[in-house]
Amino acid sequence: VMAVPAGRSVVFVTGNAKKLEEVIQILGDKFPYKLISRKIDLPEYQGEPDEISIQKCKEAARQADGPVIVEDTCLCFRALEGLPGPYIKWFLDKLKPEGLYKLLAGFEDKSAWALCTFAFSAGKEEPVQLFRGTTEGLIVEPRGPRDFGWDPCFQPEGYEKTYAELPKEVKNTISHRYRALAAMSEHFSKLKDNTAERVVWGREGVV
Ligand SMILES: O=c1[nH]c(=O)c2ncn([C@@H]3O[C@H](COP(=O)(O)OP(=O)(O)OP(=O)(O)O)[C@@H](O)[C@H]3O)c2[nH]1
Ligand SMILES: [Mg+2]
Repeated sequence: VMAVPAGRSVVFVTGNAKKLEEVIQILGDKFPYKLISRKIDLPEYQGEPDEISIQKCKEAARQADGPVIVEDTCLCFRALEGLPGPYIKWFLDKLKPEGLYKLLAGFEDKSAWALCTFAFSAGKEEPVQLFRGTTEGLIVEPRGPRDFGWDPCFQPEGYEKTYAELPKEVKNTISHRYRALAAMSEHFSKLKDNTAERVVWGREGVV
């Protein structure tokens, strides 16, 4: 993502190319560490979003054996008490955006929130830190391009267009992912001049 001195890199572990694309677009040169991506299909854990992100990050740190970031995305329907939530991947895979909309046919409340959680660990023995971002919206009949998941059926609050219909530059300034990355970037830019923290990052050699 940006040129930085040796030792200040972190591996973003994801199997999802569209996620990676957005993370790079959103971060631009704002992130004080070099981001290296690695495609590993991590297990899809069950449970509450925080617990899933912690498990996922620990497994990534174990496999990468160094500083890692992972991300987990939930799409939560209010009428369904937050489900599908972390299981949205399987719901989307089987039902497609049309079916997600139809799931709410029996409910007046079409509201939903997209939740993105970034999890960071400095290494396999280190604790996991979480950074969350939420965007409220409505589940609507799918509209717009089909290139990313459930984007066609999620209309963010305050907009007449779905995520899929909105220009990328707009989605990337209001999205769940943008908000979570903003929280993470803010945290790390505060630390960037802290020598003690650099020692932690320096354990990883630049790949
Ligand atoms: O329309 C979308 N707009 C988004 O902004 C977005 N972010 C994630 N997703 C999809 O929601 C599920 C999350 O599951 P998920 O977090 O486990 O991701 P994943 O398994 O694809 O990748 P990863 O776990 O290897 O990082 C997967 O189906 C993703 O494709 C999105 N769909
Ligand atoms: Mg996954």
